[in-house]
Amino acid sequence: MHVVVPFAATDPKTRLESVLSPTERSAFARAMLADVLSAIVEAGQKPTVVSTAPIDPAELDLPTHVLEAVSVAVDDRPLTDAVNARLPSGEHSDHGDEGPSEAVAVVMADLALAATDALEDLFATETAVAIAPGRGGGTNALVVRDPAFRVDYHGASYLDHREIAEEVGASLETVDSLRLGTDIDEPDDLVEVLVHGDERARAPETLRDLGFELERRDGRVGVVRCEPADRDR
Ligand SMILES: Nc1nc2c(ncn2[C@@H]2O[C@H](COP(=O)(O)OP(=O)(O)OP(=O)(O)O)[C@@H](O)[C@H]2O)c(=O)[nH]1
Ligand SMILES: C[C@H](OP(=O)(O)O)C(=O)O
Repeated sequence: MHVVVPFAATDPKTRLESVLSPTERSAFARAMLADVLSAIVEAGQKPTVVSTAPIDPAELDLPTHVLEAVSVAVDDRPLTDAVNARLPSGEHSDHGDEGPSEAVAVVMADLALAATDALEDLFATETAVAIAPGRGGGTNALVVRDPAFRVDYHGASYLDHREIAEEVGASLETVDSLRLGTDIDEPDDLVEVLVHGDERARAPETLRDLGFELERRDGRVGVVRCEPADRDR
């Protein structure tokens, strides 16, 4: 199976700009990418990062066996076009690019909780299309085995992808997973990283290093960011 990880390398995670500076957003986006790549490699796959600009995987601080399994393709087309160019090709294809004939998985780089067993379950599906939706209706991860299927990201893309699968007569399975269903887009999502993130993962470590910690208030839990002076006490 080909596994593609789209990555917006320049000015990523703009919806977090109220809580993270541009440099911090870049570091956090790369930390999530590193966690996603590690989980994919542990699931036995060799991911290709489809990045909007050149990135050096050696700078992601990956274990050697993960680094050796990762490749990068630079593609500055919009997300939907860059992904469609890599889906299985066939006689129904209406674009000029030649995709592979085998199954292709697309796993977003902002799935900070991505875990190997959840990815193995996704990769083991047998339907023509399998989707792990995100909260809010996005398409966090999917597997495409039907050359007639094409993606159309943004908005409630999960619903759009269900419709597209139906239009082309592709069987579809929805994979219900907290670990694949949690993409980190908005400040409120950061709590998920600190509550559910693996102790050894890069994304929670990056947030903790930036001073974020859990705060329980009014019977709920949120995140607060401590000033460096407070952290040293
Ligand atoms: N290759 C490629 N990847 C993209 C592009 N836009 C977003 N991505 C990636 O697709 C996934 C989902 O995108 P978003 O959640 O919108 O991430 P983002 O663009 O960094 O965040 P926002 O700026 O807040 O929209 C993430 O893995 C992004 O890195 C693009 O134009 N090309
Ligand atoms: C790319 C987009 O991601 P979101 O904006 O939902 O994170 C989608 O899943 O269609």
